[in-house]
Amino acid sequence: MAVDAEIEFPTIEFRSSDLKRGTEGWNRLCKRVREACETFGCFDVDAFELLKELVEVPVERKQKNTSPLPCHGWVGPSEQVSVLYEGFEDADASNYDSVKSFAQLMWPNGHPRFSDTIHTLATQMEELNKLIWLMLTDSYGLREDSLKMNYKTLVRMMKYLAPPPGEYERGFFPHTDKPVSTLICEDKSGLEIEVNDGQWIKLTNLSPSSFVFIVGDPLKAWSNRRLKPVNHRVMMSGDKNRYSIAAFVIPNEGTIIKAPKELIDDQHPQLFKEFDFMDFFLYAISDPAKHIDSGELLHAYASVSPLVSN
Ligand SMILES: O=C(O)CCC(=O)C(=O)O
Ligand SMILES: [Fe+2]
Repeated sequence: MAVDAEIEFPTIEFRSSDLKRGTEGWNRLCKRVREACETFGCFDVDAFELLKELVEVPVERKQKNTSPLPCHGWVGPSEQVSVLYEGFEDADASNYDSVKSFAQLMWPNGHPRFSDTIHTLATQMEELNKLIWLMLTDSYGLREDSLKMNYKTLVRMMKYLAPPPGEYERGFFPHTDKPVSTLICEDKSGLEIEVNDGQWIKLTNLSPSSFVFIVGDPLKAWSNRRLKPVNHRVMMSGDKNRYSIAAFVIPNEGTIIKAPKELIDDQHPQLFKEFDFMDFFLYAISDPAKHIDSGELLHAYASVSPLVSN
């Protein structure tokens, strides 16, 4: 059947201001969603189009995206990460003011559509993360508050250039995540995970509206080594650029990572000392030479016994 270029596929913006039930904006949104579902049976919430706009801002503005954390904020193409990589960051993206300030740095007159979309996406990713944590505590038969902490959702917005024709090139080096957990969405495949020692699989056919949940090193310590922080990387091939958005859980200062007592017994002796998240995070990120780490840093930092291996 011929493709009809005349028909416009519905893209609906979920503005945070419209997500309050009962408001006029909410009613308008409900109508659009219902119509899209009745007419097309599907619709698209597109944040990647906005990322394409973001990467076009002049480099002097990108450089204003700084962070008190070492190696954070805007990171341009480099040998250290990859010449194909570029990443922006909002340290508290489920907070509207933070996203608005970010947008004002990038576009002097602000960009309400960008702020609304990224804030809404971050808020939804935060909710999804909470739901997954709840599923974890439930499945271990733990109380909900066994894995509950105050945290910020740090969002990184990334672009990876297509490699030279025919090449299969590194977009992001192999590593385990140091935040507690991560959710990633991508517009094109590229994310790979290590399943066995040295065996990598590409996560293919992910839809841009699906999310990959990644267990970070602190969850391994929290679960007394039941949960596995996955070693992952980005590899680029083909002729299209790739865009991805990652939401990282960064607990507030003073948060202690500690296995609940129910996960420690004679058969499961305590494997990690309790530790302050931010101390571990700073230990792991302060030296770029440590970034290519597949979980060894957690062991060096918090293992009860030096004999515990990955
Ligand atoms: O871009 C991606 O899909 C992954 C990026 C990543 O793993 C990270 O920033 O920790
Ligand atoms: Fe990662």
